Amino acid sequence: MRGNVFIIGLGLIGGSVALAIKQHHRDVRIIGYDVNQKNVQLAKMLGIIDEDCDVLEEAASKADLIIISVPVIETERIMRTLSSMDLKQGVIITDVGSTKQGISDTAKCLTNKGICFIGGHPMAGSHKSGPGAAKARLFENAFYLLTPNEETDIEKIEQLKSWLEGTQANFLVVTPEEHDRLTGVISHFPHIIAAGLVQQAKNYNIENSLVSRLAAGGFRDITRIASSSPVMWRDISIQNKTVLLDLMDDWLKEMERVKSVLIQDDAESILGFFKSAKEFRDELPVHAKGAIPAFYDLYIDVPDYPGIISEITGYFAQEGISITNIRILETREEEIYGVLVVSFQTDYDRSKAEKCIKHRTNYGTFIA
Ligand SMILES: NC(=O)c1ccc[n+]([C@@H]2O[C@H](COP(=O)([O-])OP(=O)(O)OC[C@H]3O[C@@H](n4cnc5c(N)ncnc54)[C@H](O)[C@@H]3O)[C@@H](O)[C@H]2O)c1
Ligand SMILES: O=C(O)C(=O)C[C@]1(C(=O)O)C=C[C@@H](O)C=C1
Repeated sequence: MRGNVFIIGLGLIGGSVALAIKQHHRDVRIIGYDVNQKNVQLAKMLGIIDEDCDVLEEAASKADLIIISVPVIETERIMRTLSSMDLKQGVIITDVGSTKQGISDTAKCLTNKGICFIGGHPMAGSHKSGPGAAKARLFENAFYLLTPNEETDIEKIEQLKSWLEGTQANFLVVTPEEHDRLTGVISHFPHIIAAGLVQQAKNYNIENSLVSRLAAGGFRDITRIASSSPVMWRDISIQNKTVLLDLMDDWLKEMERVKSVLIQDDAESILGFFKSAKEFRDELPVHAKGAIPAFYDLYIDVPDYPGIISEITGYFAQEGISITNIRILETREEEIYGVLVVSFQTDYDRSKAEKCIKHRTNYGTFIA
């Protein structure tokens, strides 16, 4: 595709979408705007945008696609501002916000004027913020939810998907209401719990500073997301308040039940609580960007000498094979050989890697 893409908000998500579009549509010009000048400079330095702009209207008026990627309350303010501007005929406006009902209601200020707005939400991210954390492949294989309204032209939805093809995400159309309920359950409410657990540890840490020193893998895994942008999560919580309050009531009831079975030493019910959670979690679909990440491991029998890891990663780098993790299993057989376990994001990458090792070395390989 050709034309001008205008990204408003050059953070983690705006930056990642810009990179994905740039990689796929070479003739597109990406113009960026952000209230934080440091993020504008960094986005330029990292090649995320081709040009920046000081005045919103200047870039908005020549854009074929406008992507709003700022915290959700600010998104609505920007939508209202755009609705009073002179925009290009046929422009599509979309957003990447984590909530959809409020944004969809506000979209009427645009659609009433014949301007196409299609809500969007790429369902992948990170606890990191800003353009420095942006990655072209952030959304690869992730779901990308779209919330057009009944009047949205199907052709426009297809056009938006084409613009966003470089994300390599799986598009799924849902209603804004369904969206906010689903994301409330699997993203927004868990975030409140993660932040709550950290607050609790913070309070106990005043009593005994060993708390923060002892916090290990489990605590880290369950609270990673509490390091995300507080502004982003303030806006999400306010926008999805009704769903969150419902979920909070259900949660409190469930905690009351767990409390009562603990008081009664009801071992059977305590076991049942953990068992049913384990069963559901273990059955969640395994995919690279889902709750249960897929790991494609390749075991390589390697001689135990310094530099072996860089030798292997060097071969992969030369053949453009990306790895997601590398670890060494304990050495065995009189410490002559060690086993490197290299993880890949896809089965395809792992097969390529196996062929590469067979072709370049005489080391044994194994797939579990
Ligand atoms: N972080 C995630 O995991 C994730 C995932 C999917 C969707 N989202 C959604 O994407 C949006 C952006 O989140 P992010 O993670 O990229 O945050 P971020 O903090 O990395 O980036 C937000 C950017 O918006 C800029 N900004 C704020 N107000 C602005 C305004 N009025 N005009 C121009 N720029 C403005 C900030 O300076 C910042 O550079 C949010 O709506 C969030 O809900 C986030
Ligand atoms: O992986 C993370 O750090 C995220 O928090 C990503 C996450 C999520 O909850 O899954 C956070 C908010 C977004 O709206 C979408 C994705």
